Amino acid sequence: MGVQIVAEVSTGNSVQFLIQKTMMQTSNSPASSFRHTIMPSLPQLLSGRILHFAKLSATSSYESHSTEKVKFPKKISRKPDSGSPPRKTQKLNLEVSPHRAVSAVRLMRIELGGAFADLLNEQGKGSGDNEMGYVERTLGFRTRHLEDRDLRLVTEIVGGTIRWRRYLDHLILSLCHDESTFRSMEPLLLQILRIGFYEITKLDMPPYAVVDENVRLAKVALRPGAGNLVNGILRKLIVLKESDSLPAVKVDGDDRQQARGLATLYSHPVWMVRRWTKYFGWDEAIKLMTWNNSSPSFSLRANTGKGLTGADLVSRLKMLKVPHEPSLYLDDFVRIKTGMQNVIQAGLLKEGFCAVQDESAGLVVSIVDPQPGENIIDCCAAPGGKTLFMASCLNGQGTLFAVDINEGRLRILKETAKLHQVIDVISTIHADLRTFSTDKVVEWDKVLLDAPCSGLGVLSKRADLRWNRKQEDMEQLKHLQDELLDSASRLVKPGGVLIYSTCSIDPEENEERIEAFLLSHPEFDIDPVNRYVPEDFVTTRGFYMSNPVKHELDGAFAARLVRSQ
Ligand SMILES: C[S@@+](CC[C@H](N)C(=O)[O-])C[C@H]1O[C@@H](n2cnc3c(N)ncnc32)[C@H](O)[C@@H]1O
Repeated sequence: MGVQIVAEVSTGNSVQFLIQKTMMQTSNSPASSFRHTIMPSLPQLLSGRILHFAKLSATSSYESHSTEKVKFPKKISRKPDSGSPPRKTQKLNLEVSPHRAVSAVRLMRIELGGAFADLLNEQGKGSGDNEMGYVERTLGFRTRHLEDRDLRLVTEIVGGTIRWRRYLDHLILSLCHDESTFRSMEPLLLQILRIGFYEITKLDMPPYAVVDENVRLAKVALRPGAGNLVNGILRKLIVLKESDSLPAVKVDGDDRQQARGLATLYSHPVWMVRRWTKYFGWDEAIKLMTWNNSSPSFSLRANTGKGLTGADLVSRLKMLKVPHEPSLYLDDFVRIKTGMQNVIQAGLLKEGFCAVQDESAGLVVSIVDPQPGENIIDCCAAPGGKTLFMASCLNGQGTLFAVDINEGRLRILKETAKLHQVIDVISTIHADLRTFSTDKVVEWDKVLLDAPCSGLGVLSKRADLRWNRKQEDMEQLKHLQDELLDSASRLVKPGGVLIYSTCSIDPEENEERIEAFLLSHPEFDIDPVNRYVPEDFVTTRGFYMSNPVKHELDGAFAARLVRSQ
């Protein structure tokens, strides 16, 4: 059983690294469900295919391999291994650098398996074992185990390649003979090319070393012809880059065409660009996309529930030689840009010494302002980032109900609460808030609704989210947010407080939801958040808003509403 550090998928700005004792192969683990999703495509991936990479404009030998049939060694397992007899272990392959093989396989898993990137952010030692299993099953060979340096490289390459996917594809497509050549490219080959393009264009890595390594991977994982093809196209890219003539992205024409251009240049979906240029203007939209494309930093919260302080955390980080800065806004929070792996390996999260929590999420708890003795309900609580922080503020006095519709996530909350020694004040309730609130007579002092949202404020941490989120989601989310706000409001006692929060920067999920709510709930008034967070975060309407570009935090929103007597 390996220890995985899981950054929860939809926690948004309270992205938490939760410790889950899980083997990626266990039947109910996210990885396993992923594997079952991906496996039907693996035979397709691994079985013989025709390459339609007919004529790349580069002059190289790969043209002659354009219709080569793919052959795979017979011993590759093509089925999920649940229940199947043990496979023969593959021979160790020392030709291919392990971080590259792992990166390619992870990228395929993310793309074919949906929202899975969080599992793949920063992983502790040991997780590589599972990863190696994937490499072996998918590529048909073993590599040596990942070392710390390899893990860092995987994080960098996978995160960056996902973020820049649209731009990289623009370059790859430009070097293909035609669009159908690009569209029909087999998934693994495409990932290898994306990695190479990312390393050359965005990481400025020594280009010929990049070519060499990616060619080797393509040859070993696919076939010699694929290696030749990668060789040709990457060399063509190098020539273009060195002569400063990379295929340009046009940002002109009508609004839609300009949005398409920006979307390619900054590698985001067109609908997001259109939305942001409409709401924030061009300059801000560009700054936001630039932020989303940068490597994220993380904040750690010292677990005061265990009697620890920010100073304790700082001295542990010093001992570990992890560069850090105290939070500008919150006691007991510390920011780190690098070194998360050291924190994980030293067991700081596993021991409940600290939690990974963005300051933007911590500030939402400041707005709730939990006081010992209060009766608080967290309506969408799992996996518990804010619940745990609130519980530690209660100092063992008061009650905190944690409701969530997702039983698995609620279980994680409970386990983490035990670890953090704040379980005594927490009661978990597995329920749909909409039905839970209809028959409740109990009325709470404070009700937090940290609503399910698009997560558009946390795209720098959630590298894959921009590609998974669809415009249609926004309408559904708005509807759900209205329903949940209505339900949560029923739980507030007269004179009590309702706090609505999201990890989105989208006005339609934030201010607009509150304005709509206030129209149909005249018994609630806005309580401006000035008393709880620095002025810099307060909007003209008295709401809380953290802006990634301005505050260098995740984007988040909160409104504090008081119910009249
Ligand atoms: C943004 S996440 C909450 C994050 C959490 N507050 C934290 O800080 O870790 C939203 C949560 O709402 C839950 N949820 C969605 N619909 C729900 C419903 N109808 N009733 C209760 N919980 C719901 C999801 O399962 C998810 O865990």
